[in-house]
Amino acid sequence: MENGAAQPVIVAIDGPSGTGKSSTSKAVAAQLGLSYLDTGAQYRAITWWMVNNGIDIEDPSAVAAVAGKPEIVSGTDPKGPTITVDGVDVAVPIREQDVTSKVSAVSAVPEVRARITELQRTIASSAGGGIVVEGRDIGTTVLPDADLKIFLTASPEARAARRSGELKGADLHTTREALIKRDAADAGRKTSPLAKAGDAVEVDTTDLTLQQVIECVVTLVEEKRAAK
Ligand SMILES: Nc1ncnc2c1ncn2[C@@H]1O[C@H](COP(=O)(O)OP(=O)(O)O)[C@@H](O)[C@H]1O
Ligand SMILES: Nc1ccn([C@H]2C[C@H](O)[C@@H](COP(=O)(O)OP(=O)(O)O)O2)c(=O)n1
Repeated sequence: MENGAAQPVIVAIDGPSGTGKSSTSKAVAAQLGLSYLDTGAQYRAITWWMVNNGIDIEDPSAVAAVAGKPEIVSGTDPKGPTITVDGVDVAVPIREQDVTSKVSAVSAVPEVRARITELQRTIASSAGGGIVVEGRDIGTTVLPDADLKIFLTASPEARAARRSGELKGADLHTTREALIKRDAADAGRKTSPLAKAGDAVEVDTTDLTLQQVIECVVTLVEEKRAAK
């Protein structure tokens, strides 16, 4: 661009748990002055609401019937992302084990996905300067016209080691098994499963530091911006 102003750019980052989506997306967005949306946090938030309201999450029709009820609001500043449900800050409780173990079942319900997908598209289209959106189906379903699509991968061992490093004292084997189970549920569901878009750039982060992954994605975004 001749006047040097950065072009708005929409970046989709997908991949399984522990591949570095959140850390990479936040850092890239902060570095490039973009907004940031953690779509996993939205699925966690609606799951938290279901649990808190006594909804039987094993019953998809019960989940579907109330999918439109909670008001979920995401703050998209990469330096301080926020998430509220009906005005309550749920950033901490949505990371608890109970929500983690139930989120795949809730997010497999088509009515939940339709509701959250609509929210995500509204947020992305109103982010004036551009946005990094991370999740499982962003490049395939939510934003199929994104300027850049990245699919992060890493070995189950590396991902489990990263996750158990976060969950103080968590057993590596148990963490690995839980993570593989959640991946299988997310990749195996009928409605917009975890999948790499045909035009996504795959980055295997197993042997890369977080800083290397961030640099790689920043370079890819800058190349896209320059070509716009
Ligand atoms: N390339 C990497 N090397 C080592 N640790 C990493 C790397 N990428 C991310 N991490 C760490 O792994 C953990 C999970 O990363 P996160 O970004 O939450 O992954 P995801 O959003 O894909 O589940 C975090 O503690 C993060 O700091
Ligand atoms: N776009 C998305 C994002 C997340 N989900 C679901 C499936 C995931 O297991 C959960 C939680 O996602 P989250 O990104 O918070 O998961 P991790 O950080 O990898 O533990 O939400 C989804 O179905 N679609």
